[in-house]
Amino acid sequence: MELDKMDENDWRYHGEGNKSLVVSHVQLSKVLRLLKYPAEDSENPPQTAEQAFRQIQNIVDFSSNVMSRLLGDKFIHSGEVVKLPLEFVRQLSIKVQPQRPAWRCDKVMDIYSGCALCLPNLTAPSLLQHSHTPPLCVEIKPKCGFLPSAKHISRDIKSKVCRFCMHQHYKVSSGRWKRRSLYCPLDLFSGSRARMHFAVRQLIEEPQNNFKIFKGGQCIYSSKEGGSGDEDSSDLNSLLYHLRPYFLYANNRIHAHVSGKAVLSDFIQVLVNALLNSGGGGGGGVTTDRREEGRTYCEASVFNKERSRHGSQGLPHDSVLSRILNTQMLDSLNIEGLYPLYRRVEQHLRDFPKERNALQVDGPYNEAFLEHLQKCPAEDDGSLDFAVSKVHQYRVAMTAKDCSIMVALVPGADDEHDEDQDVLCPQRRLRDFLSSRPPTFSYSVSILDLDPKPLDSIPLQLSLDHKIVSCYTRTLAAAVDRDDRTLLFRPV
Ligand SMILES: O=P(O)(O)O[C@@H]1[C@@H](OP(=O)(O)O)[C@H](OP(=O)(O)O)[C@H](O)[C@H](OP(=O)(O)O)[C@H]1OP(=O)(O)O
Ligand SMILES: Nc1ncnc2c1ncn2[C@@H]1O[C@H](COP(=O)(O)OP(=O)(O)OP(=O)(O)O)[C@@H](O)[C@H]1O
Repeated sequence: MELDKMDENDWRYHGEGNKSLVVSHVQLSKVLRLLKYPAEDSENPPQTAEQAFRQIQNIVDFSSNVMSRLLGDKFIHSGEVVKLPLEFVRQLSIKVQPQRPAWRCDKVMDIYSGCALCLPNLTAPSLLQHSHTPPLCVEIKPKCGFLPSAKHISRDIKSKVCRFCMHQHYKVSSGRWKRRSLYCPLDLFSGSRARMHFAVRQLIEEPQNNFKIFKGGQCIYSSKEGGSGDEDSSDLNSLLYHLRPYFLYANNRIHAHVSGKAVLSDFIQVLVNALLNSGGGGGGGVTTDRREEGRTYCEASVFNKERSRHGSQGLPHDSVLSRILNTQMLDSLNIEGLYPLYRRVEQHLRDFPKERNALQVDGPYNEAFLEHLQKCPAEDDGSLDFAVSKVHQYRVAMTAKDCSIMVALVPGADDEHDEDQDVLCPQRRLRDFLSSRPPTFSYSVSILDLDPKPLDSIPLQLSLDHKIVSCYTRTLAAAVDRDDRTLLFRPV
């Protein structure tokens, strides 16, 4: 890619989140991730080109020096900052505008700095392109997978119902989504195949911004509301049409009709396998067992509670979910327990504003930053140092609660059979065919969106926490009044 000869016709709209817009190259396996600004700032960009460059360099450093050490560098692609010709960026912005979902247009793409993050295109991985079949890539934004410890929370409900499930009520009541998702992150992070299968089924049912499927780099399934702009993108029949050819070999059905239910079930099984085996097979142990703490089951989950008590072995050590969960759990105090420590830091910065750099509040995100959060004393000794460590830990945990997982799946790779990588060779395909098992896939698992969360997001988190819990308790109280059994009593 020659940066001085960039042509907007070589790039197309790929997707966007709250903070960035992503375009993909039409031939190379590359994406550019550009910053976004509030639309009202479009005439006067809120930061200079140097500041934008620093912001993106901070993202690269945070990802490569901090998050990759906690999550495992095999999952991380930190990318590099690039300087693009301004005319290219302007033309690109005009080109992608019609494809952008209306609800994301309260922000505009940064056309002033010319800076972007260049990353491998994880939905069209070049490593897997030796296969004739386009890879299927599944993107999951799993959100927070544990309940806070009762010690630090003021509302008992927070130790019973997870934040995601409570947040769903708030999102629907505030008009963010039309329907509630019945996905519960605690099911996905449980390590129990049945619960994980159930969780993925709910993600397919109501993808919102938590689930997307790409085929050969193109989004084929996502939420219709706020989705990719493709009318059919959340149509289950259209998804089955795409998936069916990948699963014809399974379960002795080569010449028979394969039901949609069976195709979906095989697809979910393959995805769950990739999530559980993503650690590369080493160790084989299970992650910290949280069952004794009673923090692994959310009372709002629709998964049968009795069944969830059995068969949960925890997540395999080193699997992508285990790594993410352990990093999320660096939030050991919950926002309520953390807030007084944030205030301690904030007060200090008000008194000594020049210490912002020394405390690495806005970076640099280097070894020293990581060390500071890893060497946090166990007890609060009233010091600034303790408060800063805890705040750093909390911000890292926030990133892990908001990241996404990309699982790339390729069926029937022709080269050498690699048991660890779960590659499908012809003998294995025959074995699967005869033994009624779903076909095996080669896969690669990555984690994306590992941006540092700013210090100012902490008070916003506290205020959102209050809103979410209040909305949920009001909904619950209204359900008691109405004797609404669907909310009060879960199916058995
Ligand atoms: O607070 P949450 O849990 O709603 O997470 C926000 C996400 O909302 P979600 O609930 O996943 O739809 C939100 O996602 P959406 O814009 O809703 O797609 C962002 O990821 C936001 O991060 P940032 O402020 O852009 O860095 C996220 O904010 P942070 O809390 O991570 O700062
Ligand atoms: N390296 C990549 N390869 C392929 N697709 C990507 C890549 N990075 C991002 N994307 C796509 O672009 C979308 C938006 O990117 P991303 O989640 O990083 O944006 P964001 O603005 O940081 O999100 P958030 O709303 O969580 O703040 C992703 O959901 C994903 O589909």
